[in-house]
Amino acid sequence: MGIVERIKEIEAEMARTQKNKATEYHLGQLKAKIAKLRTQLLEPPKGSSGAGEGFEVTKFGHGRVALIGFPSVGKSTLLTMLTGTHSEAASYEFTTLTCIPGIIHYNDTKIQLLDLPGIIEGASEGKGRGRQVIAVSKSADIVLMVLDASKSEGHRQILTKELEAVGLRLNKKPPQIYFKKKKTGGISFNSTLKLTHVDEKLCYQILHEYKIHNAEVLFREDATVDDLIDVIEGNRKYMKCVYVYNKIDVVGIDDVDRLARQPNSVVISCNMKLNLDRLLAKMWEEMGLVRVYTKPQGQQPDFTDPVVLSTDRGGCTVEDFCNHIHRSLVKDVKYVLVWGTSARHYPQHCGLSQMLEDEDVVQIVKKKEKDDGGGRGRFKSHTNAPDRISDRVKKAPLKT
Ligand SMILES: Nc1nc2c(ncn2[C@@H]2O[C@H](COP(=O)(O)OP(=O)(O)OP(=O)(O)O)[C@@H](O)[C@H]2O)c(=O)[nH]1
Ligand SMILES: [K+]
Ligand SMILES: [Mg+2]
Repeated sequence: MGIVERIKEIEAEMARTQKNKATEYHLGQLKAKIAKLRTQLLEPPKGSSGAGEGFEVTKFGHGRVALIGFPSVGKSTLLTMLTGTHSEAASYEFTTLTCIPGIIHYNDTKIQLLDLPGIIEGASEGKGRGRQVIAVSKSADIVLMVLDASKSEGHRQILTKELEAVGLRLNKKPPQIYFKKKKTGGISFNSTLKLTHVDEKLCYQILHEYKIHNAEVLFREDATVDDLIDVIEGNRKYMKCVYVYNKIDVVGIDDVDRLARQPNSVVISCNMKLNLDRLLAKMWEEMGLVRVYTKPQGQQPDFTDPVVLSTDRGGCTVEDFCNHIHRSLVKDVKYVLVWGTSARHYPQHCGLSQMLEDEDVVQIVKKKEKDDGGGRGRFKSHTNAPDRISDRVKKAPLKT
């Protein structure tokens, strides 16, 4: 029997089993069995380099966004609209057969947008090009799930299930469970609060299923057995997702209104160029990129060329910023001057651990160098303060 058939069989058994206190251990075990099989399913076949084979596209720009959706929802039309790169669009399904990259220029940054073939129910089990599409999606920073506003609202759930089956977790935080395998000592099970979904016995059983007999487990939230399995598997990818309802030109205003009110959703029409700016703004917001402008001593910063940092990738401290410019820079830094929303006064003298925020301006003062920040105090000598930021800064609340 193949892996997919075994998963189906266990799913059928789960559906047959009544959910109650007496069966919860058995159901937990079945869930772990399915999770293990799904992980096996994701392992690339022997002799190939990876599940994304044939779809690799070189990373480019400050971030990567993947378009995921059923066939013919308008993914390629959207890529063409947002990037100017032509991707074939047509009224028949599976027009796109490979991964097509384009570049969005937004807020002085370059974002790589990936058009992908449509995926269908069963993609996680290898139907269509599902597995390649999903492998590429995992390499992105965020996902835009493109949906047809005129089609069933169930599509969003079906797609989410497919993505969950391959370890993607959309708009979720990693479970607050500390888990560490040990060589000896048995299993130590603890929690910092009262648990209502998982008890010690269930936890032991799940670990047993994974043949783990020595480990430390600490629940820091009232997590579920699914969360525990995610933590043990350790291969989950937590990603932001924006739900993009396209083709609102063909549905009634009430439907548009309802879809627009759903969390993390944007309604658009490629054909009528409706709301695309709102989509870009939402995408930008979810990516959480932080633009930092470098101000050379005695000069204005180059506002067209920010250093782009991200909390998800590498962090946003002054030290991360310095490392971005040059690996050996940190050891020469005496302090930095910061103008912008992260500063308590302008400019603020900061050390390496200061967290930077979007649109901050930073001047690095090296050891044995003098700053030109015009001394301390908000309005004192701003002749050398950066032009564009000083306006923003006057409006921005000062941090206390
Ligand atoms: N009414 C309407 N039709 C649209 C809109 N956007 C795209 N379409 C049409 O939808 C059809 C499918 O568009 P594609 O861009 O090829 O869709 P896709 O998701 O890339 O499709 P596959 O590559 O086959 O998965 C085309 O006929 C488009 O013209 C829209 O905003 N409104
Ligand atoms: K199509
Ligand atoms: Mg397409």
